[in-house]
Amino acid sequence: MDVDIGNALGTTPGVTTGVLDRLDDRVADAHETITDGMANDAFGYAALNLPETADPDAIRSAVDRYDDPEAVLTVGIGGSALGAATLANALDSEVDAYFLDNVDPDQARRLLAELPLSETVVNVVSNSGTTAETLANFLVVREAMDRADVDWTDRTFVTTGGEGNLRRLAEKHDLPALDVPAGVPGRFSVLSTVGLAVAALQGHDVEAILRGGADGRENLSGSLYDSPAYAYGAVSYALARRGATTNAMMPYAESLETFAEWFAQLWAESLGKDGVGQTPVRALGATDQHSQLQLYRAGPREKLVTLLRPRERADVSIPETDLEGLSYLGGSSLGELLDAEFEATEASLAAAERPNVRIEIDRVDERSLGELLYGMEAACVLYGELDGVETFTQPAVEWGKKAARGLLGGGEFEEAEAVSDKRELVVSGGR
Ligand SMILES: O=P(O)(O)OC[C@H]1O[C@](O)(CO)[C@@H](O)[C@@H]1O
Repeated sequence: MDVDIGNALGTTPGVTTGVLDRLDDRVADAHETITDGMANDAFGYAALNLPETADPDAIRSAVDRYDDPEAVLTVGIGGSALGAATLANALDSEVDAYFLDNVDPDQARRLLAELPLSETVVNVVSNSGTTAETLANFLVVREAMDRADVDWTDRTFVTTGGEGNLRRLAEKHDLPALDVPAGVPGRFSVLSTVGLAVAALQGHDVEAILRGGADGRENLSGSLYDSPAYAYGAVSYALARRGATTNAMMPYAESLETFAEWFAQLWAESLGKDGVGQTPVRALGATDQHSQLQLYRAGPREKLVTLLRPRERADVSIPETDLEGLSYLGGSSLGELLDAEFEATEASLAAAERPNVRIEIDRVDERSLGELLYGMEAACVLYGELDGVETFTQPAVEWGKKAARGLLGGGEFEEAEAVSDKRELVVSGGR
């Protein structure tokens, strides 16, 4: 993974080499804190040890019992789905991967109608083991399997931390259970059982993913000038402090679209604390050049645009044509066009003095993905250190969880009562 921060210099908002040099002293201190946390397997920092601590054999032995599944259905939300989905949507496999990561009745009905339930492995994932959406979806899936006369206990395994409801359910029905490693928050768990069980079921090279993570770890050092991940984290932080409070993550590969979703949770839930943070926006190149770029180039100067691409891709050539005005396309390829769009967009932002950073990986494969995911996690941890926030928790989400539970009679919560205090100013359409 290479990170080019050149287009963050001299832009508005922007940084200077002087700013980066001064910031680099703080990066050295932050790196010490991070490596201490890793050395002690401390909460959160333990995630950065996963390239060494994850156990591919244990993961495989948990999933090898399922002979030639046609599909794997992951029931989980947030960090319990996005990492696995990033790998599944980036890499090709004979085994189809589906994700039930919302409680939308239409989506659940359509998915369960489509799935070959008797040939599907169900992977229920919840770090806490208590998340309502995940447990509700699992009850719905279980019932659908019962109705289809499919023995769900035969086709279901769980991945969970702690001693929550999911653990008890697994023990009650003797389901295979993978542990979420201690000290690894959901959004930092892709290189653990949480992200790798589906990858193993789909036949991906789990060791290569972890080797990519190890490459990322090897690149961590006490200077942003030696560590691509820290360069990205430090520049994102410095730009946010100077007004770039939005970060548009724009991969130039459809196969990396879900990566942008994964990044959004990582960045938002880790760094959105105490009134600070940088709002991640999911974009896609070249598609969003035709929807968002106008704003990125000419709207409020409060954005960093992160342009991500693989250097190598399997290509499709554009046939020669004598159609007027199109001959310049003939004979080139979609990949060449996409790269031209990438470089042109990058230059167009620079010409408008809009900060942007280029991230390049070799290709979309297991090792490069492992390095990219690890790199973004390390960048996020560094940013959190520099901003002095508690990177590994997400206390602000608990209010809504209590309110929703209370509304469904799941307990007495003042938050639920507060829901009815809503201020109303309803404007209705004519019916
Ligand atoms: O894995 P769990 O405990 O079910 O949580 C799912 C997601 O919900 C959150 O706790 C936020 O509500 C995320 O941090 C987490 O990734």
